[in-house]
Amino acid sequence: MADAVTVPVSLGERAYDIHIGAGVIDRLGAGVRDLFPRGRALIVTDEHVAALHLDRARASLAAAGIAHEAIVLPPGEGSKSFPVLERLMSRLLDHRIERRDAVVALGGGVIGDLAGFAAAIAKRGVDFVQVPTTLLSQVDSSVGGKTGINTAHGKNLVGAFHQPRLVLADIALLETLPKRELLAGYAEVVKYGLLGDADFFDWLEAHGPALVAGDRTARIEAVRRSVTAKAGIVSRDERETGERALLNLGHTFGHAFEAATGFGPRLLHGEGVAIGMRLAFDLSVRLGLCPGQDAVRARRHMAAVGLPVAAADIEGAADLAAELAPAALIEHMAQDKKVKDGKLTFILARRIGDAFITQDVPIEAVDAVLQAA
Ligand SMILES: NC(=O)c1ccc[n+]([C@@H]2O[C@H](COP(=O)([O-])OP(=O)(O)OC[C@H]3O[C@@H](n4cnc5c(N)ncnc54)[C@H](O)[C@@H]3O)[C@@H](O)[C@H]2O)c1
Ligand SMILES: O=C(O)C(=O)C[C@@H](O)[C@H](O)[C@H](O)COP(=O)(O)O
Ligand SMILES: [Zn+2]
Repeated sequence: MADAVTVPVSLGERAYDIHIGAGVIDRLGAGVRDLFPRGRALIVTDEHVAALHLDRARASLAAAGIAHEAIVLPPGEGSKSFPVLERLMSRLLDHRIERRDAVVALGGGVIGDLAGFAAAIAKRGVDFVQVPTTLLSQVDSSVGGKTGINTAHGKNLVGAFHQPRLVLADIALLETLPKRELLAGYAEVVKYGLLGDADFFDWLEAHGPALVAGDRTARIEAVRRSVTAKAGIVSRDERETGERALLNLGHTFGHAFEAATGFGPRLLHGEGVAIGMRLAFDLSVRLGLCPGQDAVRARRHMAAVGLPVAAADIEGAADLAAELAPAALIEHMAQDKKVKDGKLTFILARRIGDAFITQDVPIEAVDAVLQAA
C-alpha cells in the first residue's frame, strides 16, 4: 500500500482522518477497533456494492475481532427517502444498535448520506465510518458531515450535520464502477478546480482523461486534492454559514434539474452538477462578471470527458419539455437551502478558480441562461 496518503480534517474534538489509496478498505477492522472499543459494527450498504465488496469489508472486521451485521438496501437515489430511512431505522433497532456501536456506510453518496443520517438520529446519535465506493463519494460526500434524504419538496431537505469518525477511500474499488457513475463523480472533481484552484483545473485538463481511463496515480491525486480542498473549507465553516456554500457551485441549477427529472436514473447528481456548473459560468458571463473564454473552457473540458452540459443532454429530454421549462426549474430553486429572505443565492465565478457567493442575481438573467441552455 505504498501509495496511500492521509488527509486530516481539523474539527477540534471531532477531527478525523481520510485515508486514500488502493487497499485501504483493509484498514476498516483496525480503524473500528481503535475508535469503537465496544467492538461492534453495523454495515449499511446497497445491493450492487454488497455483491462486489461486502465480503472484503466483513473480512477486515472479522480479522480485527469486530462483531458485525450487514444491512443491504436497494441502490439508487430513490433510497434517500423516508420509506427507506424508516426501513433502515427498523433494521438498526432490530439489531439493537447501541450508542457505542459503529455504523459503517459502505457505498456511494446515497448510502453515505442515508446511513449517516440514520446514525445521526438513532438513539439521538451513533458515530459512523465512511467507506466511500464511488468517485463522487470519495472526493466529496464522505467528507464534511452533510447527511440526509430527499423529500417530495426537493433535494436533501431533511438531514443533519453529522461528521464521520474515519473515512477510507479505497481507489481500487472504483475499478468496478460503471463509467457513467465514474464520470458523474468526476463532475465534483472538476468543481474543486472551478471554484477555487485554477492550477488543479489545468491539471485536470492534462490528466482527467487518464483518471477517467483508470490511472490509479491520477485517481489518488484527484481524491487527495479534492478532499484537501473540502477539508479546509469545512474546517473553517462546518455549518455553511458562509464560505462552505462555495461547494454548492452548480448545485442550485443541478438540484432543480434532479427534482425536475424525479431523482431517478435519467439524471445522476454529478450530471446535474455538470450542467449546473456550465450554467453558473454562463450566468457569470451574462452578468459581465467572468470572461466568456473561461465559460467555454469549463464547458469544453466537461463535454470532452463525456459529461452532459446542457438540458438537451438529459436522457429523454424531449419527453420532459414541461418539467425542464425554465419557469418549472426556477420554481424548484425556491426550495434551495441557500435561499435567504426569499432570495436565491448563487455561486458565480470571476474566472476559473475564483468563485464567489451572491444574492444579487436578477431572476430574468437566470431565466435567460436557462432558455439558452
Ligand atoms: N453529503 C455530501 O456532502 C454530498 C456531496 C455530494 C453528493 N452527495 C449525494 O451523493 C449522492 C450521489 O452519490 P453517488 O454518485 O456515489 O451515487 P450512488 O451512491 O447512487 O452510487 C452510484 C451507483 O454505483 C453503485 N456503486 C457504488 N459503488 C460501486 C462500486 N465500487 N462498483 C460498482 N458499483 C458501485 C451504486 O450501487 C449505485 O448504483 C446524491 O444523493 C448526492 O446528493 C452528497
Ligand atoms: O459539502 C457541501 O457543503 C456540499 O455542498 C457538497 C455538494 O457536492 C453536495 O451535493 C451537498 O450534498 C449539497 O448540499 P445541499 O446543502 O445543497 O443539499
Ligand atoms: Zn454535489
